[in-house]
Amino acid sequence: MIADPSAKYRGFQPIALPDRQWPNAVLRHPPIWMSTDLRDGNQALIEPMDSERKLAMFEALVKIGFKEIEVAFPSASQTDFDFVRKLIEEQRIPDDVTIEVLTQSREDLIRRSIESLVGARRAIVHLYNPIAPAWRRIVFDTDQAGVKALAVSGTRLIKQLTEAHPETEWVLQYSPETFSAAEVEFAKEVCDAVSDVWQPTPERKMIVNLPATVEMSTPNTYADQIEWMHRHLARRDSIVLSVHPHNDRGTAVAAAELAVMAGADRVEGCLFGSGERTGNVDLVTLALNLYSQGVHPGLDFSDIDRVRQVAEHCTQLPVHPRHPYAGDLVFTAFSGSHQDAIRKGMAQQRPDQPWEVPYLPIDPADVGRGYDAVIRVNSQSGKGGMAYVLEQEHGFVLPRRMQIEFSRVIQHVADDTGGEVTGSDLFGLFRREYLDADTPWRYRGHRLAESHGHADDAVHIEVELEHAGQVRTVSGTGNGPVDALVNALAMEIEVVDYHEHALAQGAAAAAACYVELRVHGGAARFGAGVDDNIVAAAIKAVLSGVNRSR
Ligand SMILES: CC(=O)SCCNC(=O)CCNC(=O)[C@H](O)C(C)(C)COP(=O)(O)OP(=O)(O)OC[C@H]1O[C@@H](n2cnc3c(N)ncnc32)[C@H](O)[C@@H]1OP(=O)(O)O
Ligand SMILES: CC(C)C(=O)C(=O)O
Repeated sequence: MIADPSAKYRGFQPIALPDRQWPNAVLRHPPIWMSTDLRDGNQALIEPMDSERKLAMFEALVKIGFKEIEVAFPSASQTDFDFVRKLIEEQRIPDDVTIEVLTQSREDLIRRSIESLVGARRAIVHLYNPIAPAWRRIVFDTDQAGVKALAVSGTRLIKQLTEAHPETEWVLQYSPETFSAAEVEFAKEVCDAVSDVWQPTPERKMIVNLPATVEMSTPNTYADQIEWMHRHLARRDSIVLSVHPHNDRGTAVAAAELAVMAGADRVEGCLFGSGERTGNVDLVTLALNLYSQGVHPGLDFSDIDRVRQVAEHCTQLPVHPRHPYAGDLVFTAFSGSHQDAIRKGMAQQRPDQPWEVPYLPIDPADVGRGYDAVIRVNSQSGKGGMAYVLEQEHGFVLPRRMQIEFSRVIQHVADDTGGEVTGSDLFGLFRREYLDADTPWRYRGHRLAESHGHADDAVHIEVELEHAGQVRTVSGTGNGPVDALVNALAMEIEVVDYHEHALAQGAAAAAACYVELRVHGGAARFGAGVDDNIVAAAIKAVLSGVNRSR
């Protein structure tokens, strides 16, 4: 990097729009969506999609609910041309879906593009040419008049060729490519010249698409450009105003949202932000951002993992694990305080109440994700996370102080390994620490006699134990099985806390029992026991606590 970047790079000059209205707008309904996965997405792939992949992507897009899909650049390759023909000839395009193709403003390319669409019920012909100063000078060696003439001549030819096929409902889309880097007054002049030729009406609109071909500046500057065009374009009531943001600065989503606030009716982009360089705007994020505000986007991402699989198969590019809404890790918390808040939020969330789980902008279930991976445990985790996983995956609901005690064990292991402690690791450690703590005292069996409803209610217990390899029987009386056992063991044991619960639904469910004991006045320690018999579970828990207190 150079010490003074201003010697090499010029800052973007925003347009003057002091009375801009877009900051006050609120998004209350979705824009018209157009997927260009099969065109802008495809042209940026290391290996462009073959026919099988194109079809898989097309079908996935239709299933999601896209009504406008740019399917090809038919004059670019035989594969693209044949794909358009296949869709039309095999009648694969649903009645409510319109396909779109892109062409440069060159006669042979336009002719080939229209040829590819013959027989379509409805089709969008998308014409583009770059209009910004650097492209005029560097790429085309021409001036504003030359650029405008190219747009106009292309439109005239499209009009002439499409009029020869009245069986198709034709829609023109014009993109002043590199709009984001161009003078707005000139962009308007070119777009107006194109609409002069096409003569759209409110009933038969044309699409004017204003691309951020290269993202030039902060998204508010793009919003200003869009609002200016929205206010100044001729025949605005006959135009669908569209935007096509790229993500060079990483702010395409914000740019698209602000552009819709500024007057755009339609957004073009790709699933998961596929596309040239840093990609087109990500339509999944845009749609689910709307959803998270209570606005249905009109696109269905109920099975986001399936959509991701299709996209990854078709593009051969992985979706990042932290990709908004879709990444493997986006509904997962590793850190203790987040886990604690999520666990409390999940416990308090009611199905008929607005979603309010801290740190989770939407309910993972709405996009087909389970709750199992919401909390994962490593050295950054706290007791809440560990307790959540143990409960969700193995059914153990540890009392609060036991969570604190056991989380020290987990923290130790996580620090030592430096990695994740999975649900089965946690259960293994819980078993080792509590359920298998059976030396020196080990339970073998018991007999219980109790009287109930009398003044001298009491429980008498006889327990067969193994102690250092020797079988022994001890017996005692108390006001409950735990009290009777403590008396039978003839040690100084204070029972500080006691909890039990069924491990699964149903009468035959095993019981889990947790006791906190202070043995011989030492530090309080927990013990745990599991058994089909609730008294046996309690005896095992007491013995586990005694064994752990040594
Ligand atoms: C921002 C975007 O995403 S725009 C879409 C870009 N997508 C693609 O380019 C993918 C498909 N493209 C292709 O396969 C090829 O470029 C083709 C088949 C269309 C054309 O290929 P070629 O004829 O070999 O030309 P090439 O791609 O090198 O085009 C450059 C020429 O087209 C001109 N050109 C570029 N864009 C346009 C346009 N929109 N309208 C008219 N002419 C244009 C250039 O000025 C250049 O002209 P020159 O040769 O006189 O200097
Ligand atoms: C053809 C246009 C819309 C384009 O892809 C771009 O400018 O990025």
